[in-house]
Amino acid sequence: MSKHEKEYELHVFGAAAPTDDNFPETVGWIQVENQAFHYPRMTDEAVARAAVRLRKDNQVLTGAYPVTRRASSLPPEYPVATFASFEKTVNVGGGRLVPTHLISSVTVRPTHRRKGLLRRMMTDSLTRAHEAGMAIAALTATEATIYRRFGFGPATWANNISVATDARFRLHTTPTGTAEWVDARDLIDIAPAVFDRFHASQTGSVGRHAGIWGRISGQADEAKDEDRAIRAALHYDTDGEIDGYVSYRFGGKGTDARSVEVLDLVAADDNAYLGLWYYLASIELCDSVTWRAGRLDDPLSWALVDPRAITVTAAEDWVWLRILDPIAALEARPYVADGDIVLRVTDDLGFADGVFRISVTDATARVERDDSATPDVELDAWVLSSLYLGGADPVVLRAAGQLIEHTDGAARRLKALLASDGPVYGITHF
Ligand SMILES: CC(=O)SCCNC(=O)CCNC(=O)[C@H](O)C(C)(C)COP(=O)(O)OP(=O)(O)OC[C@H]1O[C@@H](n2cnc3c(N)ncnc32)[C@H](O)[C@@H]1OP(=O)(O)O
Repeated sequence: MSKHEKEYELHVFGAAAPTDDNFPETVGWIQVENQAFHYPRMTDEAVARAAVRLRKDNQVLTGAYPVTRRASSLPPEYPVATFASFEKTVNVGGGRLVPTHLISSVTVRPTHRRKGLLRRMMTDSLTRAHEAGMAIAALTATEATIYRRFGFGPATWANNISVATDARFRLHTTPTGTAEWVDARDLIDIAPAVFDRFHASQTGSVGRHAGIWGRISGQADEAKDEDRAIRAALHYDTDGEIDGYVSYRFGGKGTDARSVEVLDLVAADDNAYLGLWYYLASIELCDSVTWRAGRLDDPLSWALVDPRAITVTAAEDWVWLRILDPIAALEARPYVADGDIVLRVTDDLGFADGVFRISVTDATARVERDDSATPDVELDAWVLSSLYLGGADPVVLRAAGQLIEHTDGAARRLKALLASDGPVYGITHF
């Protein structure tokens, strides 16, 4: 127990509606989270919109409140720390969507930091998720140094890319189908179904929260007014069905940049993905397109006559996973190779601790806990969480000293066993 434990009470609650008696608690939570992430103070209308968004996803909010409040500080219903969780699915391969405990909105006021509030809220939330039978938790992180201690490991990544769309942009073959402009505001209705097709087919994809659709279609949200600079196009397959969309903003007006920034690019299949790039490259008065969520294994670079038209400007860890139940998690994903291995997992928080035997036959794993078995490999819960989808390489983690081999060649065996059915990637930030 932290020596500061008695100084704060935690309240766990669902976001209230403006007509509810307890709405002030929701208002305080929203305003504090907003300030911690450096957004301007919200209007009453913006707070009400944020509450609607939180309610749509059934977000469970935690607020920490000091037992003794300083006079003249913010009102008592404004917490000193915020934390939210909600449930969406993660595609763990083969189109299998596993319910996942998503964590977001983690903030602690600077005046109350490093007193164990994050640790307390996190432990509390993960314990509730574990007790509810959730096999995995996930988050996207502001800093890469915070969450390993809680058993989270980076499991998907993205490249920030800049693509030259001047004369250098030429594809070996022209994608089929067509693209057409759409009023960006219409994406609010069109985009979720396209995303669902992407989500069902892409290993590593995470289901999206309600706030994303307004953001990519330019609607006013808690952070900003309506963004009329956002434009959009749809991609249609040869049967005239919508199979992709892109929303973007021209960034060069009044500057020399002549660049378009992609806000969201979602394709139901590979042809639509290249078709949307073909569209972006056809935008006039523009020489380059930037995107924060580019793929590490990008088909575009193989489709381009000049792959150097793509510049990777930065690489980001994207989704961090946390295995809460190794047996359920490892049995939930598909496998491309048969084999068996024994893992010793260490976990400070206890959820994944133990020795586990994984036996894969016919693409299906049977996982048993057997603490008397001799392990082939020893690793921490965060490392297993990074390896889970097949996007990280056990051999590299061994080289980094983060995975101990007790049997010669065990890291290679684990690599073959956990190999994914395709590139691991996602486009949801939360
Ligand atoms: C999923 C998301 O929402 S990502 C968003 C994360 N939030 C932010 O970036 C907003 C700005 N930062 C903050 O609000 C706070 O500083 C937080 C939430 C990062 C940390 O909150 P605190 O209450 O100070 O953390 P707490 O005291 O519980 O520390 C827990 C542990 O994490 C460590 N820690 C806390 N913050 C950081 C950090 N930024 N980098 C590295 N380690 C950290 C502490 O040293 C402590 O380590 P230990 O328990 O192993 O000794």
